[in-house]
Amino acid sequence: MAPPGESAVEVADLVRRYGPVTAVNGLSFRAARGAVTAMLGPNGAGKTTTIEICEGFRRAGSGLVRVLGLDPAADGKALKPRVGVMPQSGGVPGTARAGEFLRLIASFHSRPLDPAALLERLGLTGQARTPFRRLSGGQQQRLSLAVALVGRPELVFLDEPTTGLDPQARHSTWELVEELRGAGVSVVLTTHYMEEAERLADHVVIVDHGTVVAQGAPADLAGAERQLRFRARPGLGLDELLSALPLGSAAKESPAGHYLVEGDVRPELLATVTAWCASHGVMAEELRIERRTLEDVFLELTGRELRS
Ligand SMILES: Nc1ncnc2c1ncn2[C@@H]1O[C@H](COP(=O)(O)OP(=O)(O)OP(=O)(O)O)[C@@H](O)[C@H]1O
Repeated sequence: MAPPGESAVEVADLVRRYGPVTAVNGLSFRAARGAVTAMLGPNGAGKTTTIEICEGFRRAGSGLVRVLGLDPAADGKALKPRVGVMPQSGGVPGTARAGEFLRLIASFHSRPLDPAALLERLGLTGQARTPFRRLSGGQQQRLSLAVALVGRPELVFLDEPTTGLDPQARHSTWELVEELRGAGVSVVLTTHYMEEAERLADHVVIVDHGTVVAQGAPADLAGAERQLRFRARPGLGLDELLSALPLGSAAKESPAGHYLVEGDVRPELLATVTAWCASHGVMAEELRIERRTLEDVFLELTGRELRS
């Protein structure tokens, strides 16, 4: 058992190249024990490569990786019973029947969860005899999750656990992750859904081009700043609106007819915007004040959208 207080995962200056492609480029983060850590970034950011190095499935080029205090490249045997893995590709042979495969994995562990109860919990009881390749995408995801959890791991790696799931299945996966955290399990997941990171993670590591561009608690990353949004007819004269706003404010239209005002959003600023709209015969529809999201943070840091 690793000493209390030690990180579940520690990665420092990790580099991994595939020929000319630098997939991971000096990436560092720590995942605390008993917490949910989310690596958030667009496709190709290097999340899977990083997580697979932590899982011991790929080798680091250089840098330090410690999982539960051990080196996954050298201590795979010691880590295997303590770590659950849900790979992006499912990781279950296509012909394996859901129930049989889960029982087989359970048999490798000394104190497994009851496979039938786990299938029930994940809504897969009706599919227990179905081969993996005949399950729907969402059912395959849930079976992979069951495989990751059946050994009662101390730490689980979930690579894009809800990609492609419908909203209901996504919510039940989120509940399960919350239960794991409640039970003291450390969770490291990757996602390109900012709602997922915001909802689940104690600590978010924002990754782009193989490196960490920001990390922290979701609320700290998004900050206390507010922004004002409204819809109106396209092509409003924003330069003129801007000259009426306090210095340091910003206003933009993107996409057409969707307006965003950023800055020190106080009652006076709201009054200025609505008065300006009124004096120009503009009906500001769906006017709202909201906090920045991780999507906004990502856009600001990288100039690109997460989902791009
Ligand atoms: N085995 C490989 N051989 C060559 N290039 C690879 C290999 N695996 C990944 N890459 C490249 O490394 C980069 C990072 O890929 P990676 O899968 O780690 O990113 P990711 O953030 O997990 O993206 P996704 O969300 O699409 O899985 C990409 O440019 C990818 O094309």
